[in-house]
Amino acid sequence: MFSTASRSLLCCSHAKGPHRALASILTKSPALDTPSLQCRDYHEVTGNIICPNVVRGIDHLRDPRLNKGLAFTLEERQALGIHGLLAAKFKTQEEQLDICRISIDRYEDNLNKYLYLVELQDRNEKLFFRLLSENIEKYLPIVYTPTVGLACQRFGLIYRRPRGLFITINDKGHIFNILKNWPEPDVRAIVFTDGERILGLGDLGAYGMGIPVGKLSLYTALAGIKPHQCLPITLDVGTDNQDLLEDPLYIGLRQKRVRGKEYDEFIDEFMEACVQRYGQNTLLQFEDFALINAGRLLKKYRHKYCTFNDDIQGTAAVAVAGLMAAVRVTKRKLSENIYLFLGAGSAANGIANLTVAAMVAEGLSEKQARERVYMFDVDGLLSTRREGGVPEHAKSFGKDIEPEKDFEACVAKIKPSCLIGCSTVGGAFTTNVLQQMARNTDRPVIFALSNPTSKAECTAQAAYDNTEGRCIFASGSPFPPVKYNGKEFHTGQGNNSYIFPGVALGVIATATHHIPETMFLTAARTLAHYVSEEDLAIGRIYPSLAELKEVSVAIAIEVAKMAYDEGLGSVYPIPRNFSMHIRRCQYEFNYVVNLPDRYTWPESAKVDYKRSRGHLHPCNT
Ligand SMILES: NC(=O)C1=CN([C@@H]2O[C@H](COP(=O)(O)OP(=O)(O)OC[C@H]3O[C@@H](n4cnc5c(N)ncnc54)[C@H](OP(=O)(O)O)[C@@H]3O)[C@@H](O)[C@H]2O)C=CC1
Ligand SMILES: CC(=O)C(=O)O
Ligand SMILES: [Mg+2]
Repeated sequence: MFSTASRSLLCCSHAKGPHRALASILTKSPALDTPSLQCRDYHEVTGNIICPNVVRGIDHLRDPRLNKGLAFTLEERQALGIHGLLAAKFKTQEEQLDICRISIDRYEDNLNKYLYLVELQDRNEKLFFRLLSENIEKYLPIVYTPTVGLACQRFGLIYRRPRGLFITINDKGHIFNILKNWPEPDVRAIVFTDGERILGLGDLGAYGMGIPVGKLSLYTALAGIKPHQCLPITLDVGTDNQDLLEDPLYIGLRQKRVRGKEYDEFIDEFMEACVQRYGQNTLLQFEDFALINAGRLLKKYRHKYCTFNDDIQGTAAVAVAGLMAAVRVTKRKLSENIYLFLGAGSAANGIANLTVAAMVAEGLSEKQARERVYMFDVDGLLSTRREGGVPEHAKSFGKDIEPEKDFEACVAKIKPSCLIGCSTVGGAFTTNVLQQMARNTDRPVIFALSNPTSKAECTAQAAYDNTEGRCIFASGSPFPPVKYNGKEFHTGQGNNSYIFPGVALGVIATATHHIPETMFLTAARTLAHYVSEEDLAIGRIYPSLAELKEVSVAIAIEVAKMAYDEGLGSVYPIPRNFSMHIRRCQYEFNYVVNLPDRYTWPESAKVDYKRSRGHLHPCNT
């Protein structure tokens, strides 16, 4: 991913100590006291620790952060010493984007499209992120759910080049040193998993790396967080997935998961090492941890670190935003609904708790709000009377009612108006369940949030077909448009990707030191406000995916304001204009001019250079 030059060298004007001297020798120029304007701009815009003064010509083609392919101008090609290493043609970034789109369309198989995009990211980072950010509806299902799930399952086969860090349990005691091997010094956000609950696919061990990589792609593509500020990490403590332990292609530790004290000490050391290496405000996002760890680790660290659990809190915010938008259709306040969750794990508890907070904000007491929420897990309805009682993690949603193990019967008995699936059980919302929802209420809300598509509790089409087209539907993975009664509906994607990029941008831009639960309610309200009447008219309780970038910035601005209202932000002076401040922190998706600052263009070549601009150069005519 990084060239040798980019790994080891700083620009002469930014290097310190021996690096500065070395950089200065390499550029054959005296060390400068102040960075030149161009260098400073270059660092600001690209976020690179390297600058064109010190890298070798070929590195501009090999380093994905510098490479522009045929978009290097004649001036750049000559100045950087890459003239002749490229074909004569000059291309604009727009022309390159067209080629990317054509190339991807040539693949029928989504995994091949995924591989093309991985390769593009490894080759030309700006092109990759611009392509993704300008074609979200088309490529989100490739770099993210559902295709990323398949990529994780085949990770041993498709693994080519390192992206992110693998830290294993054997590294315990040395985690800080491993972090030092990461070549970027300015990391602001780390997304990490231990691979035990990858989407709804279960324990994929080290194959889970596709998830933090995919999530961080969205940090940049959707929220414009600079790629060099993002670090994906897999914590490899083994796997209990027997198939993987026997898979000759498996690339992780071939041992059962380490649990208990040793695991906890490992996570403790990891959290400490991250802030030691990158600073106290480093955002640490837990992703796809199993139920036994997710909630308790969040509780343990939420007030000590700048951290959140995306599956609990990000998911909660997106689901509550959907419920808020649905109020405009159902005309039922949040506090007038009865909620039934299939699944009582991380996502279900996160959503349920935030829904309770939203109902309390509408005027219910917490007790009254909790009474409206029911959960059903692998052992049936969460009844205090059932054998084994209610699991600790969902205690507050247990009810003193008759136990029930039949989900269909439960839907008939409890008569929920909102049915929310976070169970990892594909097809669990059967025809009978859906038809019962249509009998329960005029406009039933049905969320099939489990990912990837194969794990969704029902399809969008099934939800419409079995509720006479009266349901309000959302799913974690995308579904194609639904046709019902001669009308076409475009249902929304209730996925935490509407939330985490914006929250992360707001948190990073203000160097917030920890993230309170109320920030997710704020994010939910901001998202719900973005839903237009046009969205609702076509069956969507979320803005279109094409608006995700705008939504992320809006969430970031609200998060930033809240950070200062609550005394959590630590960027001073306090930005006067949050919108401007947020936008200033964002990545530049367009190419920037890439010339050494002491390069003097020979007089004789100036005419050629002028001709090479625009389309005047002979090669472009
Ligand atoms: N749309 C989105 O943005 C998001 C979607 N998700 C998806 O939600 C799903 C669940 O994630 P998460 O909550 O973190 O996972 P957890 O493992 O924490 O929870 C899963 C829950 O489902 C229950 N369950 C499993 N099988 C059944 C069954 N046959 N009948 C009833 N309940 C069952 C489990 O019960 P028990 O514990 O008793 O086994 C557990 O309560 C995943 O598919 C994930 O991809 C997650 C986060 C975000
Ligand atoms: C979307 C997500 O975070 C999940 O399915 O786990
Ligand atoms: Mg997740």
